[in-house]
Order: sequence, then C-alpha cells, then structure tokens
Amino acid sequence: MITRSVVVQSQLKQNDQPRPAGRTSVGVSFAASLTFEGVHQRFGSKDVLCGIDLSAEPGQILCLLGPSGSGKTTLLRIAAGIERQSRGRLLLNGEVMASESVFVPPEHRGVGLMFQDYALFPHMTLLKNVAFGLTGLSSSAARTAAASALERVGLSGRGDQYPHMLSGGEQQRVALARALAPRPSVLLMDEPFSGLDSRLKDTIRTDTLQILRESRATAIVVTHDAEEAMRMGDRIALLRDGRLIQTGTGRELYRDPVNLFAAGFFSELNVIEAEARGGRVVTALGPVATTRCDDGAKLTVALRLNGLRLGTGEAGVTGRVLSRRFLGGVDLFTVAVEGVDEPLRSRMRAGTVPENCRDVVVSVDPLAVIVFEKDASDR
Ligand SMILES: Nc1ncnc2c1ncn2[C@@H]1O[C@H](COP(=O)(O)OP(=O)(O)OP(=O)(O)O)[C@@H](O)[C@H]1O
Repeated sequence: MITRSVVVQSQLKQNDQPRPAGRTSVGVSFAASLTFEGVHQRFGSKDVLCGIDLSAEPGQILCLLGPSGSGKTTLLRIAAGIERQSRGRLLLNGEVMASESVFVPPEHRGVGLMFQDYALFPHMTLLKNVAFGLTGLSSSAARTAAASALERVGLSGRGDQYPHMLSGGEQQRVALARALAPRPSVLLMDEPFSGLDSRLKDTIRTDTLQILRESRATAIVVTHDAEEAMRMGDRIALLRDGRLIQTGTGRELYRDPVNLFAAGFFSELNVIEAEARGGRVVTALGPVATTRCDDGAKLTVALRLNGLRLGTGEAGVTGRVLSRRFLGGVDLFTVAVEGVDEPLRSRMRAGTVPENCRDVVVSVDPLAVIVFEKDASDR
C-alpha cells in the first residue's frame, strides 16, 4: 500500500485549458504508453522486483495483480517517480523517465496518483482538495476545472463541503476527481476500492471505469482481487515475489494459466495427482482429459470447484460427504474420495444434492480441468 506522504501533481499540457463551466466532462487526457524495461528493485539484500518488462498502451487499463508483497505498489511508485529503480528503464510515450542516467521528477511526468486511503486534506473544502494539483492554472481557472471535475463524478454543488461530511464512496469519488482534474496522461491507482464495503464497491467500480474510459487516460490499477482485475483491466499483469508470472486478458489468464499459482489466483481449486495413460489423464476420479504426454508421465490436475459435480445416479466414483454449507446460490461441499489424499471441495447449485445425502457420485466437468506437467506446475 502506498503511504500518503507524497501527492503527485500532474503537469498540465500547454493546450489543456479548463473547459467552460457547465460542461460535464473532466476533460480528455492525452493518453500515453507506459513501459517498464527490465526493471529491477533491490531493498537492502532483498530483490523486490526482478527484471519486469511490461507495457500499458495508450488509453488502456492495466491491472497489476498479485498477493501481498509481490511488488505491485513498488512498481507503481517507480512509475510515479516516488521510488527510483535499481536497474532498468521507465518510459512514457517512448521518452525515458527513469534510467541509470535520467530521472524525471514526479511533478514533471504528467502522471496522476490516487491513494488507497484517498489522502484528502481534512481542513480543505472538496473544491480546494480537487484544485490542489492544478498549480499551472490561475486560481479562478483552477476552481472552474475543479468544479467540472466534481460534477463529472456526480458531486456537483458539493464543493463547499468538507471530506468528513462525505461517505466513503463519495470520498473515493473526490479522490478520483482530484486525480483526473489535471488530465494526467497516465493515472496510477493503488487499491482504489479497498476501503469500500462490497455493495458500494460494485457501483463505485463501475462508475470509475466509465469515468476512466471517458477521460481516455491510460490507467494502472493495483489490486489483489482477481475478479476486480477481470472486471476493470483490459490487460492483467500477474506478479509473484517480484516476478511477472503472466500477462494477458482476464479470459486468457483464467482459461490458460501458465502454472498452478496463476490458476489458483483466478479460481479456487482442488489439486490432485494424475498420470498419462493411453493418451488420457488418469486420476482417482477416472480419466479427466486427453494428453499428448508419454505413458507414465506424472501430471498435476487442477479442478475448479464448480466443475466437480456431485449427484446420485450419474457415472462417476463414489464419495462420502464430509460437510455441507449453504452459501445462498450454491452449496459448498467437502467430499472424501478413495485414492485422493485430501477431501475435495465442490460448489453445487443450491438444492441440487438432496439434503442428508451421505454418499454421492462424483464426476468432473472437462471444462473445469487444467492439466500441468508435474515439474512445470509451479514454475
Ligand atoms: N522502502 C522499502 N524498504 C524495504 N523493503 C520494502 C520497501 N518497500 C517495499 N518493501 C518490500 O518490498 C516487497 C514488495 O512490497 P510492495 O508494497 O511493493 O508489495 P505489494 O504487492 O504492493 O503488497 P501489498 O498488496 O501488501 O501492498 C515487500 O516485501 C515489502 O516489505
């Protein structure tokens, strides 16, 4: 998580004159590409980022996804210019912003930054908060631009209020207005929805997405939530321990993960051992897929929970229900199956398995199966 110590003020472009009052748009940014080339970061004896090669195209929303400590925020801080990388280069529209010999300070990068805790100034009105970064404008032009930005996020007429008078969702929108008001070419957002409760999150996320699309800024959004990354990102970069594991669309990462870690980040999995036999992937649940591996090859099979079906009469192996939990739309089961060491988990549409059913027939949906060669499963 980014600390709130620095607010990056975006530099205004020469032709970025404020729009006349009454216009609804915050204004369109001149979207830029942002490229990390071989970026390495070392803190003390620890390598926190290891050779990151990654680009966000103009106007694209790129989500940095990964578990805590994977280096997402550090990458964002390097893009903002709050941190300087140990090796590698950062380019904005092909122009070097940071390298061994160059370092463009944050305020000259045209990059906006939105903090996880919004970092609004409590003693300033909303209008002043939003106008804070508009240092290149006269005070009246800054006020007009700030009012327009507040209007765009649905807070017109609230400029005289103070942050404590707003709900969490409204504060998030003020922070977004402040970040967008200087029309940055790249907007960097660190876990922008983490402070919101889950219902509000959906609405605010949808609104934010729409505002980002309208502003046409390139955006880099940090999140540790795979579903959020899929909802927001045109592309997703999955990080682990400072390394880029996979980049692609949400669909690509979900359907074709490069390893077990990537698969597990996008869905809950059962993991079982398997062997190649006669062109098939054979497990204790029976054959679950085809394979080109030689007979005897050791494989790891990942089964999504919604693809492990429990029934009473279908073909499959027998399982013993160990637990059952009602989760609203689905029932969550744990089931013991002979030949599988750990209990398997299954999500079934609520009510499809009769109550008090102890023995079930377990079968596998082929679409929910991902097979990895054993040695490659976690590279
Ligand atoms: N200034 C620093 N000095 C030393 N270590 C640091 C510094 N900043 C970050 N780290 C370490 O670098 C690693 C990556 O941290 P970073 O905040 O980038 O991860 P993250 O993926 O954003 O995590 P989170 O989701 O928890 O915010 C962590 O192990 C962290 O402790």
